[in-house]
Amino acid sequence: MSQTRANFHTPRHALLRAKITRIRRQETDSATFRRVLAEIGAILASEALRDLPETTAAIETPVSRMEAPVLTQMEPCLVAILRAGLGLLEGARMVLPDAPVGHLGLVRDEQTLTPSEYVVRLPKDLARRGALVLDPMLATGGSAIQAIHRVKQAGAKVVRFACVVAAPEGVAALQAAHPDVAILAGALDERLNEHGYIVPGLGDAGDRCFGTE
Ligand SMILES: O=P(O)(O)OC[C@H]1O[C@H](OP(=O)(O)OP(=O)(O)O)[C@H](O)[C@@H]1O
Ligand SMILES: O=c1cc[nH]c(=O)[nH]1
Ligand SMILES: [Mg+2]
Repeated sequence: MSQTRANFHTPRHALLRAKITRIRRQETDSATFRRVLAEIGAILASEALRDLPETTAAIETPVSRMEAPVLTQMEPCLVAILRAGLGLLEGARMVLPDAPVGHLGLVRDEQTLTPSEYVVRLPKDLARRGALVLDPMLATGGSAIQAIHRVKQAGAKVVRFACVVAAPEGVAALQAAHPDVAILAGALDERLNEHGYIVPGLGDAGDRCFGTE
């Protein structure tokens, strides 16, 4: 079943769910994890942007003329939250090859679970394009909240957030902090554990993606 609450959506998509199961499995090695995470990134980016405004243009196919659908605006910027967001970004860029890319380096303190920022590199035309922020994990929500704050500070007026696995706690925190931001999650899990990890989740996405466990 797909679930939709205010500004929160999990798509009903069998292929997406099967790929998420693949990266949840603890026996999945880092190379496979990274490849499947990229495939998930392509699906999530397509789903998150499925309602981009369109119009038609007259084109010629090898066979005839036709009025064919085209986008009315430039592709939105993609913003990856490092490190794990880089895995999703790879696939999102396959479906949005012309989108500029921003990088936000954030890491959670393992004790306080508070994110600290170590890189901010954002494109200049965020105000005109809007942004799709990518991170596989929405746990306490602290990293996504801070990242979206930065993206808005840089001028973005329309912001969407896509993740692979979300905890209810993170969804609630993000909705409270940024009620205007549409959240797309591949799966909504049960809860956070005492270490701030999503249960059942998939472990540490950054470590699994980059082989640093
Ligand atoms: O919702 P939160 O409680 O903020 O947790 C989610 C964040 O934690 C992970 O990053 P991490 O800090 O482990 O950095 P990494 O990607 O470099 O491993 C994950 O990729 C998110 O960015
Ligand atoms: O479960 C979690 C929570 C935060 N960050 C991760 O990578 N995994
Ligand atoms: Mg990590």
